[in-house]
Amino acid sequence: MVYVIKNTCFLQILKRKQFFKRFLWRTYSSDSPIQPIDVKRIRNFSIVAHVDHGKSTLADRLLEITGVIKPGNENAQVLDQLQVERERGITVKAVTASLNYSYNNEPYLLNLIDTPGHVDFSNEVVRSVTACQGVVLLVDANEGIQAQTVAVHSLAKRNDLVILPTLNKVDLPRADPEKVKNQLKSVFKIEPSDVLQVSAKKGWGVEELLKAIITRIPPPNVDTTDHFRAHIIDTWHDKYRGVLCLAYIHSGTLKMGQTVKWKSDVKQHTVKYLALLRPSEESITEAMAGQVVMVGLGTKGGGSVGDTLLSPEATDGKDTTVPAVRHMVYAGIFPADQSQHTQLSDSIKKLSLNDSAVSVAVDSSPALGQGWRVGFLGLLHLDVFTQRLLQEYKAEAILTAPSVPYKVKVKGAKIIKHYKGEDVIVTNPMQLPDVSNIVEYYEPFVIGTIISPVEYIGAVNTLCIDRRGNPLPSNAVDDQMTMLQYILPLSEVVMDFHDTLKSITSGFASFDYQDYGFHPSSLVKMDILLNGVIVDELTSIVHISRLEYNARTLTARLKEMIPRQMVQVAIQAVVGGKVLARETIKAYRKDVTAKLYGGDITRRKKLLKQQAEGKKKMRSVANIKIPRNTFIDVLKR
Ligand SMILES: Nc1nc2c(ncn2[C@@H]2O[C@H](COP(=O)(O)OP(=O)(O)OP(=O)(O)O)[C@@H](O)[C@H]2O)c(=O)[nH]1
Repeated sequence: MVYVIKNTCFLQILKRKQFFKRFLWRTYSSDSPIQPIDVKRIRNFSIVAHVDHGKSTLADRLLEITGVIKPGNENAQVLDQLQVERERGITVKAVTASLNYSYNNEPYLLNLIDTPGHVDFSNEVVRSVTACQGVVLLVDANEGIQAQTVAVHSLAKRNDLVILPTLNKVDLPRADPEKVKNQLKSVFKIEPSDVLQVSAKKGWGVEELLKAIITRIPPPNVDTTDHFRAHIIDTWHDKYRGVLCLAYIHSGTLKMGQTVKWKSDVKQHTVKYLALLRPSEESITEAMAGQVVMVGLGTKGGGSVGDTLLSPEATDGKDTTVPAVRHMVYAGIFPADQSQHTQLSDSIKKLSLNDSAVSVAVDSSPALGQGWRVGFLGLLHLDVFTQRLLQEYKAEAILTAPSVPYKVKVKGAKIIKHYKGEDVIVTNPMQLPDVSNIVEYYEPFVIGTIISPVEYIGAVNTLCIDRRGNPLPSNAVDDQMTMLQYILPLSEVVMDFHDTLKSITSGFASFDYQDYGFHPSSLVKMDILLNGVIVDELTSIVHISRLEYNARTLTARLKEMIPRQMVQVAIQAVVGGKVLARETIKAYRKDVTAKLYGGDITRRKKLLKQQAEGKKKMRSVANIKIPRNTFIDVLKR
């Protein structure tokens, strides 16, 4: 049995205040009005859709109908709580809400997981669905099937989830439900009679959807009598309570004060916080298999996404199903000033607990000092991460140009031993093994799905081929839209592919990609030399077909960015000892105070001080002073 608190109004008033959350836990855990519920009456589901098809708005309506929020605000977006989510109008974090709903006079507990729509946050979707038995596949009745609808549909299929196809925005005058139903039939073989219709904004059809969630999605198939075992689908950091985890309980029960352990560790911990998220916390004393709950083990308890929480008696049976994350882009993060290193380190640590999709490794550069090499799921993810660092942790950071990871196969027993294997993943071109030891280079590829109006197919094909794409068979969505698929190098996709696609199709095409792994590729290491000396930070890994272009543009940009010096500067782009491009910066004698000789002494001192400050921000290579920004900006497209 699970105990559910009935009264939610009081909690609503106090939600999101850390102090009150702690207070509430103490009061409610002892004498709250609680009501038992059977596992058969639990439904775990997620809303999945293409970006902007209305997931968060539908979630708001579900919260209203189940009494969590007051009706009347069409645009509340209650689950989008982060400042960055509200500013950008996108969901970044998956959020859970446990809802009470009565159907045929029986109480049900519906665990809704609101997921992000943007491709960069698809790992949040992938993680969320591991706790679900069904999904509401939401499709805009005006826009129809988009690239990400295809991606989330195949994710739901792969996870054997029940799919509730649902058309949203049927209130719009241009909505064409019949046309979109036909699209669903031709692309996914979904029968039109199975498709639900709602207007999340107006609340139309939402009661019917709730009924369908109860009648069509099965309850979780779990063993309540076995030892306790749960997998962690999300974590976040609380100033006072340490790491808090969102856990899906696979078997047994979990009680306040119970002893538990992590699968990855022998140390035992006590359950200090146990709550349902509605989405504000409501403390409970006990939870059981099939539920999605918040668990906290105190400041020293720890917890990370993908880990398993067990009762000490549980043997290491079935494994968790949280899939590993693959990082698509890496960038260096450095403090704006080395004195802020500790503060930035602390902020990155805390934010990466909340955003477990990032990978963080220590990095250093002669020009930028001590910092970190951070792996992201894409450029939007990178942007959001740095924005959150600034907004939520007040930590300002410098970011280097992002690059994709590469793989190389190395030879020689000593080298293989050094790299602990033949295959080496290179997340920073600076750390590429010596080219004489490299047998083969591999590049990451993706399968890109594009849904475009038929009149733009020619332009889209040209773009994909220009980006070194290989076409896969295409599919008609209907007589106006086509689905194209291409195998594309990730390096050609992450930077500006989406923007270019949008501009050549007047914003009508949509794009999504899935990982296609590493494949052999004709790559080379290109060095940049200043007066014959290699500048490590400017090394890049380039495809042969892009070599000449990159060599020319990089040297030309450097010529613009490096100020004239006392000596002549030769900038060379070199591959395997061969110079591909060269630029020269003429010598220039600079004396900032020359014009002031005989002038005011304080003015002279001020100028000399400014000059000295400027010099501190320079990195010196072969006696050439390079401004720090050069390393950050020159590799950006
Ligand atoms: N007319 C109309 N507009 C809707 C409806 N549902 C959502 N919208 C609007 O569509 C826009 C996107 O809605 P969201 O709920 O933010 O979409 P989302 O899928 O959560 O977006 P992401 O979280 O970024 O993926 C908002 O401007 C909503 O007001 C609807 O039923 N009718």
